[in-house]
Amino acid sequence: MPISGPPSAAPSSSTPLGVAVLGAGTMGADHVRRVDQLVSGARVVAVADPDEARAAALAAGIDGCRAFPEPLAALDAAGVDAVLIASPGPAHEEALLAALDRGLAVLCEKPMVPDPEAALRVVEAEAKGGRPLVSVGFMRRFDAEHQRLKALLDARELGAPRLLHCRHRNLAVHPYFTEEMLITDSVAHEFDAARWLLDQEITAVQVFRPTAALPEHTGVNDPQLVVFETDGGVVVDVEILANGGFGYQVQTEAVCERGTARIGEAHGLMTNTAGRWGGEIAQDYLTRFADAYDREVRAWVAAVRRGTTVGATAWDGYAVAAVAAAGVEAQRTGRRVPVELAPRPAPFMNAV
Ligand SMILES: NC(=O)C1=CN([C@@H]2O[C@H](COP(=O)(O)OP(=O)(O)OC[C@H]3O[C@@H](n4cnc5c(N)ncnc54)[C@H](O)[C@@H]3O)[C@@H](O)[C@H]2O)C=CC1
Ligand SMILES: O=C1[C@@H](O)[C@H](O)[C@@H](O)[C@H](O)[C@H]1O
Repeated sequence: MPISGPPSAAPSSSTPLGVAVLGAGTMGADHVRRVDQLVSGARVVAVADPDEARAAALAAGIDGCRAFPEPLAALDAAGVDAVLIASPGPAHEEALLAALDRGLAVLCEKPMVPDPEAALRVVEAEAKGGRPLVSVGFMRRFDAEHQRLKALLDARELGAPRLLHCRHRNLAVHPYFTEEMLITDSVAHEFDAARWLLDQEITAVQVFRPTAALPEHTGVNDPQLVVFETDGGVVVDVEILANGGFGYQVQTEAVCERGTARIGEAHGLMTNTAGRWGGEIAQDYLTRFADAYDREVRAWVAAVRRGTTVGATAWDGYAVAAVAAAGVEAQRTGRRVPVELAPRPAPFMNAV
């Protein structure tokens, strides 16, 4: 799709950034609340969802915010300077291309676009516009523990990383969740986090599935072990559990030349009583990563005002989609599948 729209100008420092939120489900509602109540310098001016009642319910609580049943119509609403996409992954390409066509900055929830060919179209559309507009919502990059681990690895304080052991356990997932989405929706986070933490590309993926019968209540063969290799020789294993039923846990342990480092052990409130000790496990990502989402959206608003992007780029979104495609094939065939990456375009000069 050609870039035909005029480039959007960020509003002056005294005018809040007008944000259109596409998708009024779990994440859309959380981001609307965040922009409305926690982030200064931005306001929600439009909410779109084919489920009209959802969009209307969210917009009703915000002065000057309009609800749209047609997602793309929201992009043309008065006062829209930027777009936050929180619809399901398969709807992202259309929304991203429409936003880029209008020169609007976008924060797109992960996965940027689930399939790599479509993701590459987004990379190309942004490149044609000549400036960075796409930020992808891989919020672990804004999580304090992940940032500390990255700083440690970057400084080589423990020597070079050799292995990452990751656990990604969900209480439950949406009823529409499929086996493939274990890879494209959930392990997508580890694909992005590993690339970012290690500053390396992922070269091959394998998936191991227990042979036990499919649990009737979920439709997903749980758990699975996803193992991938990087071009720096690091091996990463990820236990992915979609319907664990006890809480939400995201843990990463880096095994390096001279030691190990682990994040994700926090248990919130710890109690000691009657001869026992105990802690709490967060029940969902909205709780576990609340601070990360807040920091992400604040950083995004500030970046849009400066005319740039923040966090994962469209290229990162594409790279994760390419790795996920290999992962889905590995899951289907039981084979080790190499990752095919397109040549990387030159980065924008002012990207952060
Ligand atoms: N960063 C993170 O930790 C998380 C990210 N996500 C991502 O956020 C996105 C949304 O996920 P959820 O909120 O959990 O889904 P959800 O199913 O709760 O909500 C999705 C909403 O989008 C609406 N919708 C469907 N097609 C649409 C379209 N073309 N345009 C606008 N709205 C449309 C649906 O009617 C629904 O209200 C997904 O990309 C998902 O992967 C989800 C959970 C956590
Ligand atoms: O992005 C997310 C969900 O879409 C996904 O379904 C979960 O597995 C992840 O933990 C969560 O962060």
